[in-house]
Amino acid sequence: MTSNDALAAALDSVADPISGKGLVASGRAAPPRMAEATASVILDVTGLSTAAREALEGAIKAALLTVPGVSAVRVAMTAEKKARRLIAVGSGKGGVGKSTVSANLAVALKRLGAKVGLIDADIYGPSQARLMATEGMRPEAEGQKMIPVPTSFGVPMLSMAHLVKPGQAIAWRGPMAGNALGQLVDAHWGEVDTLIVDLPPGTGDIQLSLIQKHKPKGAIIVSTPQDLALIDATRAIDLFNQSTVPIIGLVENMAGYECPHCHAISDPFGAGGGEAAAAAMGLPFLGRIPLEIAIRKASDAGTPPAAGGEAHAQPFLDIAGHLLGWLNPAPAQRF
Ligand SMILES: Nc1ncnc2c1ncn2[C@@H]1O[C@H](COP(=O)(O)OP(=O)(O)OP(=O)(O)O)[C@@H](O)[C@H]1O
Repeated sequence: MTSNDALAAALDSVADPISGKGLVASGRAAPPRMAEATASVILDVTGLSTAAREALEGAIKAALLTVPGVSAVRVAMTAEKKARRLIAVGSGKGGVGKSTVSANLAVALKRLGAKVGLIDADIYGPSQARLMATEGMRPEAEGQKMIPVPTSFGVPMLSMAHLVKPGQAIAWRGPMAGNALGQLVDAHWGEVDTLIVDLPPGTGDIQLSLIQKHKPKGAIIVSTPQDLALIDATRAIDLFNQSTVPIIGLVENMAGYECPHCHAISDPFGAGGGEAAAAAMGLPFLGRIPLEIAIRKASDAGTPPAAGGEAHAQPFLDIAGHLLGWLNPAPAQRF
């Protein structure tokens, strides 16, 4: 008979590389279990490098094999899953600038110090590879998982466009689309803790799959002034309202036209509509982005305006600031 105390003591004689305490005392491992002559250990390897994990596994085996009655040792490693929050960016219809806002929001968040990645879940018309200048790049794989493609803006990204040839039509059916989304989300995102997810327009399979399987932390709705007037945006809002995903707020894009010559702003669809519509729907208003030729040109050239000079970056930095405030609310003041 092997005594449980002897097993626990042998395991505790191995030091946790981080705290220096014994493995049981530090909470790294529960006391081993014996079945026949095999001792099994469940080891929490959170925060340990591959080399440290291997060294620890070797030390555990050596220590437990000294206990009389133990002829084999099994070490099962578990790691705390990194809590990665997904922020969905949706719109009621196509062409309102959802991809432009997603890419620039990700870049702006990075500039504000966030560990952010970008997923192009618009698998029917992926455009992020062009916006972030990663066209033609292919993600590598490690095991069954993809490694996101690096960008010049410090925002790693994954898009279905990286998996198909440029211009190739993508005809995903519902379940395939859901699986494709899963591969993009469950990739090797490393340090990234916030993922901006550019959704396809409308309320289809991808949106449902994202809400049900990946439970985004919140959603941002993008619309144009005329889209708001036609209440197209409300369909996207309804979808999130029917789920448990909170809507972080509304971004009004192409709000007011800036003349490239005199820089005067005109509002062909009326000013302040986005803010009023958000208020009417009880949603926070995150900001407005003017309709500017420079934004389209920079986007087409793969240089997101949020990465550039202040004038064009500012609206995106402001929205990113709002998002960070929502994600990390200041602690409530005590009186
Ligand atoms: N504020 C803006 N000023 C000027 N052009 C813009 C602005 N926002 C977006 N655009 C341009 O409008 C076009 C559509 O934008 P985008 O692809 O971001 O829309 P989308 O809603 O993601 O469309 P889709 O639903 O087709 O994916 C692009 O050519 C983009 O460069």
